[in-house]
Amino acid sequence: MQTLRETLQLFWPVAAGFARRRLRVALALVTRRAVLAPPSPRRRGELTLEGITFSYREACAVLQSVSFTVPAGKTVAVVGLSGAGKSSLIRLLFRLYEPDAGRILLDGTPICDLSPSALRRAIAVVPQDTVLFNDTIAANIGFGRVGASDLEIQAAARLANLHEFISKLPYGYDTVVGEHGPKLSIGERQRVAIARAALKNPRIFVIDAAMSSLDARTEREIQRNLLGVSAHSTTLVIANQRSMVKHADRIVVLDRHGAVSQREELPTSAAQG
Ligand SMILES: Nc1ncnc2c1ncn2[C@@H]1O[C@H](COP(=O)(O)OP(=O)(O)OP(=O)(O)O)[C@@H](O)[C@H]1O
Repeated sequence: MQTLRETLQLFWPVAAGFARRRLRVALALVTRRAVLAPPSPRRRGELTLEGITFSYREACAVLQSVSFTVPAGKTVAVVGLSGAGKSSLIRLLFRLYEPDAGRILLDGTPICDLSPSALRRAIAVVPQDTVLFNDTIAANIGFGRVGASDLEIQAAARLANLHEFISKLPYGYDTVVGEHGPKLSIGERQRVAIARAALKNPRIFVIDAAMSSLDARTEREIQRNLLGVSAHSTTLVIANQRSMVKHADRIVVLDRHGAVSQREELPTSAAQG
């Protein structure tokens, strides 16, 4: 009967050869992957709407053949009367609804091909009205990016001009806000939204800037904060005030003619109009 040692000696060359072959195949795969893998994507943020037609109900188009591009790093303002479909555009961007025709592309990729988490990571929205959770103000800002450190949260708060206000709260960043804590004004809530968006550092900022409920001074301050935070990012501003629009590189006007059509203006002509 063969001893264990003899058995091993017999099978060792076969086993070693097999292991060597496996190693070679694995190395070849890794090398090929390294060569074929696309370089890590550059931060761009070009947003394109191609012939977007959309209706909530049949035969009642809200948006009709809307096409425009927000080039990477630029700001485009979308303006229009109440009911023109501005908010609907944002809903389509987040895929809360699908267009009846046309498509939306992010850096050339149709957003319907992106995973929900990839889409959420890429776009941050500063809404008209910000929802606050019954939690600390730090957690409310940190909601912008799970896992953000205290220092990052504070940096975002500074960018949104909120740090000084938070420092004066009874427990600073640990103060619970929302239903069971101090109520924040609309302006302060909007700053929380700006800080959240800044923390996310998205490829695209969407700013729903219909701030009719703010007084002129707060509105100006908020606009300054928004412009500071989104200065180097692609920004889509949904606006109904000239002051936001005048900072845009381009303006898209949604008109209401039963259905909605679209025209583009230069910022200067819109600011004068
Ligand atoms: N969930 C919905 N179901 C059906 N119709 C809707 C829905 N949401 C909006 N609409 C209709 O779609 C049209 C466009 O609405 P949308 O909210 O996009 O306009 P808007 O330009 O953002 O208006 P505002 O400036 O007043 O916020 C309106 O006629 C509105 O009544």
